[in-house]
Amino acid sequence: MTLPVLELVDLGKVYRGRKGGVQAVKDVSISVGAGEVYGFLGPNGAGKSTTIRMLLGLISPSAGEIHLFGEPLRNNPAVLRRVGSLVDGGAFYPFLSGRKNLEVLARTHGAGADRIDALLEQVGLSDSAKRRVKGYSTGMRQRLGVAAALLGDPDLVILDEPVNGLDAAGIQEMRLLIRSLAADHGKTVFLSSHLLHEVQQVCDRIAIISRGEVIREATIRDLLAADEGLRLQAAPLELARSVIEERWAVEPDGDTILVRATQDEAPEVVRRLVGAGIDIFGLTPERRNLEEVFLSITQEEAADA
Ligand SMILES: Nc1ncnc2c1ncn2[C@@H]1O[C@H](COP(=O)(O)OP(=O)(O)OP(=O)(O)O)[C@@H](O)[C@H]1O
Repeated sequence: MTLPVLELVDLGKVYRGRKGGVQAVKDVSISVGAGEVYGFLGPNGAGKSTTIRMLLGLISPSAGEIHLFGEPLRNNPAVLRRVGSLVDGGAFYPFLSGRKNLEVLARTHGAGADRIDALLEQVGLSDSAKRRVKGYSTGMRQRLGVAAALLGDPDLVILDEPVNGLDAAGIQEMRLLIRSLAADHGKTVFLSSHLLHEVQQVCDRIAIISRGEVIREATIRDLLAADEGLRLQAAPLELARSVIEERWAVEPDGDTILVRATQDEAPEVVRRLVGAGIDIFGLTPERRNLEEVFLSITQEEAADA
């Protein structure tokens, strides 16, 4: 088995202040494999930025371990050479062109000067490379930020809220760019977001973080599949319900029932109902999107608290 590119083990952070401590991150353990696009998903204040700052070595953890490419980050900043990041949308000189900004960064970092044209092409900014960043849209700035993150040809790209503040077209461009980083350039991508819809479309796997703790980790596929169901309209409904309940969980909802069965099981649902003399008026697959799943998870959490 290949080593994970990124591994967090029982990671924790307490911010100490005059009035005591704030536990911003607690017992976070996740591992990200090579070539994955991994989403770190949670509402505002959940601890996403704190985690990202720790794994970029900007602040130190209060507990736990960070391993990058199988090596501990602690006392080993050299391992960060293989990491590129976009945090806070990237900071650029507004009166310099996109190209000049990348040249300045390449000089500061001592890497990437020879790759600037290719990077501008990769992020779709070749035509605007000579324009001042001042006139760039938010989406263009974010994409320039991604180009900057790629200057050192990193194996792991960390993007903090990469689609924040973008319009629909900008989101679409960023989504394609992120997917292509993994698919065409072999990068591993770790991104944070509070925009569930975006994460659903761009990530292979996600961790949902709430109040500093990971409350669920799953592939997008599994997460959605777990919440699949079949919406049934039948008569008599009560009889249908008791027949279904012999085999599957049900959620009655007005004059329909949500059967917690997969689409593959639909024929069997039908057979059982027809066998019991029940009339079926409709049976449609229903899939909650990640947003609803996420809301139900965070609401369950809040209710438990
Ligand atoms: N420097 C700091 N000092 C004290 N508390 C902090 C500091 N930075 C963050 N926090 C607190 O830690 C918790 C997690 O914040 P963090 O910024 O990591 O969350 P987030 O998920 O990135 O949210 P957002 O999307 O709003 O930035 C919050 O309660 C926040 O108020």
